[in-house]
Amino acid sequence: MATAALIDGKAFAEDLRARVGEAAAAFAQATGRKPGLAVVLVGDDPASQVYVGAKGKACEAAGMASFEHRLPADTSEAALLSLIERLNQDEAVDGILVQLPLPAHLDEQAIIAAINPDKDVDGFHISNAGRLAVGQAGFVPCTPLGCIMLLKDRLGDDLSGLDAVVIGRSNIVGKPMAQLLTDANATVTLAHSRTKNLADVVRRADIVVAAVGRPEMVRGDWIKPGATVIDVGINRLPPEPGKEKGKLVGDVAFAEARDVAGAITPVPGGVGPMTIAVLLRNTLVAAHAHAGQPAPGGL
Ligand SMILES: Nc1nc(=O)c2c([nH]1)NC[C@@H]1CN(c3ccc(C(=O)N[C@@H](CCC(=O)O)C(=O)O)cc3)C=[N+]21
Repeated sequence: MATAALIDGKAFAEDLRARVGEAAAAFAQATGRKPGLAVVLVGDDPASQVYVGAKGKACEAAGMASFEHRLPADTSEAALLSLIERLNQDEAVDGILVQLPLPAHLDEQAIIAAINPDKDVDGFHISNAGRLAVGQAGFVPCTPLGCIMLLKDRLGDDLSGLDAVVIGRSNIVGKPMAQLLTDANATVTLAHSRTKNLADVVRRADIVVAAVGRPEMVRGDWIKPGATVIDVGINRLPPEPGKEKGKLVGDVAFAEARDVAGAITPVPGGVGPMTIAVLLRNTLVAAHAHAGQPAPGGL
């Protein structure tokens, strides 16, 4: 089998960001203000600091306003809820993202439930989860929406007749991913840690989406020849001797899978950049709804 085509999420994300940037400029022309995203980070987890910084920069590069709120690790639930209430009321804020995971003393479900669903650009609020489940318009979580965009770009909008296996049943990736694939007419299996004979289940799949958070768990001999493989995992391996940082790898053993698959996303440079681009896209959509403007097309 020839080497798989690389699905260049980074390039796709750059293109999406450019289109969002143009639409954001038109929005600013029409309304006299930029679309605005508030990002809330509680605590000082270094990886989260990096992601939050990247989101702020991406916003500004797309002509959006970024409002960062960095709170100490011991912030009380009442203080966080009162910040969210203030952001819900703030006319300059179209989207609100509370970086997860939160410190253990904070109840994630209660915090997310406090966000106005119309500003929930992460798509984590139960109203948005429910809208996705029943086919109503709402915000879809950024990572699975980015994955379905990559899949449709490659395979077309209609996935009729294709078998898709999603590995991982999280509320943030696996479950919404299975719903989006179902909506696109794929025949979907949602596999997880209790699935029997996972390798055999994956071997049937024309589309594999791996979102388990276990480095290189999906092996090359699990992949059906020609399948399209979307690797959501971003795992940092322990550093090799003499190195400061370990290598970033996905949930798929990339070098093995590349020899079998028809197309595969790399890590880094695959799904990760799509997540941020879709966040900007969702913020732009939120801004239009908030301002009573018609939804931007083609995004
Ligand atoms: N409320 C909330 N919403 C999120 O969307 C959210 C979150 N919390 N918590 C943390 C995760 C993680 N996340 C990533 C986004 C982009 C990359 C990304 O762009 N990664 C690059 C490289 C990263 C690197 O080099 O370290 C890539 O895969 O090519 C990764 C991870 C969003 N998250």
